[in-house]
Amino acid sequence: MRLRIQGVGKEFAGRDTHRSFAALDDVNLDVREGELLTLVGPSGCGKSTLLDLIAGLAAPTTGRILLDGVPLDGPGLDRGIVLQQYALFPWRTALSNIEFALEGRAATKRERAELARGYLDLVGLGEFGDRYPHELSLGMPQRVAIARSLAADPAVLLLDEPFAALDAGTRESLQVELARVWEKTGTTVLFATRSVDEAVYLGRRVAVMTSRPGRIGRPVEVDLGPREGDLRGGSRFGEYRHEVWRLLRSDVDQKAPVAS
Ligand SMILES: Nc1ncnc2c1ncn2[C@@H]1O[C@H](COP(=O)(O)OP(=O)(O)OP(=O)(O)O)[C@@H](O)[C@H]1O
Repeated sequence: MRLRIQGVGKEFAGRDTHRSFAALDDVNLDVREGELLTLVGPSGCGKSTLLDLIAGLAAPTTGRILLDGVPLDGPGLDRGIVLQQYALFPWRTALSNIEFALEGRAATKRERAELARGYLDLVGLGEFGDRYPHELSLGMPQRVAIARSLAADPAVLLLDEPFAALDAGTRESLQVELARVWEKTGTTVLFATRSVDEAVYLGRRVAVMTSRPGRIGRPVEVDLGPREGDLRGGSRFGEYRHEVWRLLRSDVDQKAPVAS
């Protein structure tokens, strides 16, 4: 499904003043059907605010958001969201967490268990279905959280810095895993991150968000083919990384005080 963000602004009430503060201003972005688009920007630029608006958890102050041409009106099962702090039910096993997302989709318990097993296999955790969240390690809970969101069969999957809390090695292997899952499912994905590397590795297009207020320029097309092998060490990866870094940097330069 195609997601269109049109002239979106979001203002919050200032903490100590009567003046409002613009977290987002005139944000325009199209996420194409079946594409994995990454949104990269510094801390506080408004990535989570934008994802919350798309999830329908808050309403934009100006502009509108459309899913296949239909304006959004609140939250819906057509949008799944995975956050940095995964939110699995601690009293349910990995399999049962996924089954929960299938309650609206599969009529019988048996059907749900079968489908849930398929999603666990998809994220490479077929053998861990009986484990409880506290028994899972090294990024496994995030993989279950992704499987659970996919199980609800959302039109758009929103990922808000899902790997930010992980160590570097685990983070890289989850990126590889997500790239593989996305290639297999073709789900429309919007992935927010602060990491330029992560944005370039995962994104078929990378949208750079600048801050105060958050704005998005024209996304960079990343033509690196399937994400396999030592892609990150290659010169083309380095070129894309530099281009995205330069776009982020130009925002910092504009805002930095002039050096004397
Ligand atoms: N409910 C709120 N009320 C007031 N200000 C808010 C609210 N939510 C976010 N903000 C402010 O809006 C700006 C954007 O915040 P947001 O969390 O969207 O940024 P972010 O890019 O996701 O940051 P990070 O990468 O650190 O998660 C920040 O200045 C933040 O303090």
